[in-house]
Amino acid sequence: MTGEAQENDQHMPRQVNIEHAVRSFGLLREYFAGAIAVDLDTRITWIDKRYRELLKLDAEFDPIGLSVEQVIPHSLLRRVVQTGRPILLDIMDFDDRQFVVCRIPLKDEQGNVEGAIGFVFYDNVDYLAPILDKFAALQRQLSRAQAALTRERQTKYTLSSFVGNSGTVRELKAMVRRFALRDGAVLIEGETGTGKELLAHAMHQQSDRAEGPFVAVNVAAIPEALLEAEFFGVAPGAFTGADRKPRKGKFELAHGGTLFLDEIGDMPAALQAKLLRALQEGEIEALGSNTVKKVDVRIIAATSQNLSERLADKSFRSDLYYRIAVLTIHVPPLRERLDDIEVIATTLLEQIPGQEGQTGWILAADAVECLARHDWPGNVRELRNVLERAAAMAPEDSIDGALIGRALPQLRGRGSSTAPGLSGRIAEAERQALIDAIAAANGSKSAAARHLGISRSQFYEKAKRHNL
Ligand SMILES: Nc1ncnc2c1ncn2[C@@H]1O[C@H](COP(=O)(O)OP(=O)(O)OP(=O)(O)O)[C@@H](O)[C@H]1O
Repeated sequence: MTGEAQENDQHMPRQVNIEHAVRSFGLLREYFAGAIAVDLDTRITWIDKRYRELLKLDAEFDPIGLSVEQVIPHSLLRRVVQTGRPILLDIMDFDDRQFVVCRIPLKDEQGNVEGAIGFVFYDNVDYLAPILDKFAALQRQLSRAQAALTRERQTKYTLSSFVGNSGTVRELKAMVRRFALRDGAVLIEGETGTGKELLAHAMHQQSDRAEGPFVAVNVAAIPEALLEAEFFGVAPGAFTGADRKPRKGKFELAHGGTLFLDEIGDMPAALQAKLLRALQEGEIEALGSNTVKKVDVRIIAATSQNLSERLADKSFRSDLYYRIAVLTIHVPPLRERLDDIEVIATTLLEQIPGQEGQTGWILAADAVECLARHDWPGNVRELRNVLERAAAMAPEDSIDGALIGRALPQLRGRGSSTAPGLSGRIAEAERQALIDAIAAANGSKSAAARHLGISRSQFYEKAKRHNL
């Protein structure tokens, strides 16, 4: 027998089988809107006229012999052929429509799979309507949630959002650009409000991971007991009781992108060990799970504490430090780049809404001088707050030195005959207590919180409110 004859011979029974199968389904014809058959290689061997019309195929177009996915991209007939198992009811996307489909393997007498057949049911079948409606509603919900998540995870800032032209800032930006292209962990050091998070966003956005997610976690702001779940997630059935739902951790959410760990110095010792392991192995284990998952995440950590002191007193692990401080960036405090204060203030004022009909704020020269005399412990965040206060007090569109003087925290109330009311005094006392506790704890927020008898997250929230 020639090779060709042999091939035809092998082909014959298969073809006969498919036709036989289609004939056997003839009875069902009135219940379905189209059918298609494929061979063992998932190439189309037959398609009925109604399915062609449903797919809007041109009259001259011949799909026979093509891979099924070339004609129906979301077809799962390949899976049916590979597994030999049917998919009896499914909803398949085709362009912007959904088809209710049924897929069945075709087998020879010995039970060997030799192809598959797929049916599309009429979408006006009454009993399918509730399923289709539910599916469509869920799909709408899902796409809204996905769009919101993508918006949330996209980088909010680019390098140009970090305002400043001084030599220091130009060098800083050059360093961020260089580091962005390397994939190692980065540690950004700098006082609170200097723009560390903004730079982390910018670095992600400049890196090869820009298309991936940017996920930020503020270690100091999350209660200690919840940190592990927040980082590594919760496996299904890990807890009984209220919090039973499985949840992805920030590590997994950042897969393919960047995980920004703010205030890493506040990480409790037990979690430091787990984080180190995750970084070394490139895998994580969710709470209550006994399997590990591979993750591909770039870490950018930030700290406003002096981590070398924390290394010395052993409250921060040196092996973790060297793992995350592969590349380090120091962001200088605002008082060391006063050349930039005018351009930063002007940019921030552009973001503060003016009064009705006003085109923009004018920053007077004596206001800039006044700003340059302040030492800005809360850095750019504090500058923004002061400008917002000054703008709220401004009788017109100009902000002058006197207004800034009134808006600056330590000058507020000075020279005024009225003493602050009770709430002002309580706030002042609270601020002082926080300052004393931070000083006594050498900058460690966890220790300061313990000293004051409040939780770390409460402490963090208060410190932020007082611009500390
Ligand atoms: N150079 C800058 N130009 C413009 N805006 C800035 C600049 N630096 C900081 N900001 C703004 O100041 C605010 C504080 O910045 P950011 O949150 O990045 O600081 P941080 O160092 O991460 O603070 P923390 O340590 O308290 O988390 C943000 O609103 C940010 O947009």
